[in-house]
Amino acid sequence: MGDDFQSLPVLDLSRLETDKEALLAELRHALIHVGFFYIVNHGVTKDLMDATTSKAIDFFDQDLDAKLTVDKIYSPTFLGYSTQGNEITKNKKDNREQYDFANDLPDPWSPGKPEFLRLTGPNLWPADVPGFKDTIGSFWTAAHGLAERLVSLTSEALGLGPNGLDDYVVKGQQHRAKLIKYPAVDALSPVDGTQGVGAHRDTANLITLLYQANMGGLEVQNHAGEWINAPLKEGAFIVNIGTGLEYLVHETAIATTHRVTNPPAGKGPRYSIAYFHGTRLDTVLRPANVPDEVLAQKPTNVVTDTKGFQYAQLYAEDPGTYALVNRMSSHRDVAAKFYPAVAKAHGMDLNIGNSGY
Ligand SMILES: O=C(O)CCC(=O)C(=O)O
Ligand SMILES: [Fe+2]
Repeated sequence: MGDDFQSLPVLDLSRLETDKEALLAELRHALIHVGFFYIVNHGVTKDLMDATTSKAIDFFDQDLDAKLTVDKIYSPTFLGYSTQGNEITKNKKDNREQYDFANDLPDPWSPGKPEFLRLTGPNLWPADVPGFKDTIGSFWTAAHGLAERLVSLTSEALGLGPNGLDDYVVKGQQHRAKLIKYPAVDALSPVDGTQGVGAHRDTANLITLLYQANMGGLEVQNHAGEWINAPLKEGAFIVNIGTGLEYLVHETAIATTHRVTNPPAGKGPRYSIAYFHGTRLDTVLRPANVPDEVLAQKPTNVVTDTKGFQYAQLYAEDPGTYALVNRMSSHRDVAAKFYPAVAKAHGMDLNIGNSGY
């Protein structure tokens, strides 16, 4: 066994009322040295998460034709359904189906305005899943509220005060989320392999909230390079850091590499739900003034399978275009339909697979 983390820390948010300073110290350690942690007593009810899981299952249980009526190909905002095996990570197919959604906002773009404005827009709601929109909307609202609390605590834990990260997010902006289904290997053909999602870091967001609905399967790479299981913890969310926060706090919160392997034969599909709290897209982003005593705690020698991230040089100067080209890279079919000129300007080949990470 290596000398880096062998399990993810568990943070109990109810301790905010009793011993906040100790909780903030644990959070600081988790941010700087792990990049992943469970949270319990977070205030999002098990009933809401059970209801959300049940709507996810209802959605994915529909016929393929019904799911294709809300395919991402109809959304310049890259919201809606992606079929099994539609995305590639590390040159291998990801064996998962996904439904992307967000807070429902109108499309603010019109010809002549910057193209990245089209990353904001309405959901593609399925017509035949009763109660889907209400339940999924309630989940989004709860996850958004929790993410705002966690960003404020993160800011405090890194010595920036509770509002130190506020200017990186616009109130009312769009934040994306998704429902994910990973088939068990006996529902796949042998050529599909067992990659649910390949090794990656979450790109450009501040934090991710992840809910493993019915089984584990997430693996996190510790900073010695070993893969650590993150088992299902009943009712808990897993929080991880995106490359956006990592950049904005001078790598004192670390965007750790992770992956998912498809469930073993006989286990049935795995469902997970992810919420990505983003940064603003409309202005240049400069890192915050993290105090020296926090900067001094930064780890050295972090081993990862995933170096850098695509188009990273664009992120600070033009986060909107950065976010757009990243989405386009993951969904080149959508890019070919709505953004051929942007693809050309950034030298993106639209005739190869959908590779984002
Ligand atoms: O499904 C999971 O547990 C992880 C998903 C994930 O890492 C992602 O979609 O970025
Ligand atoms: Fe991820």
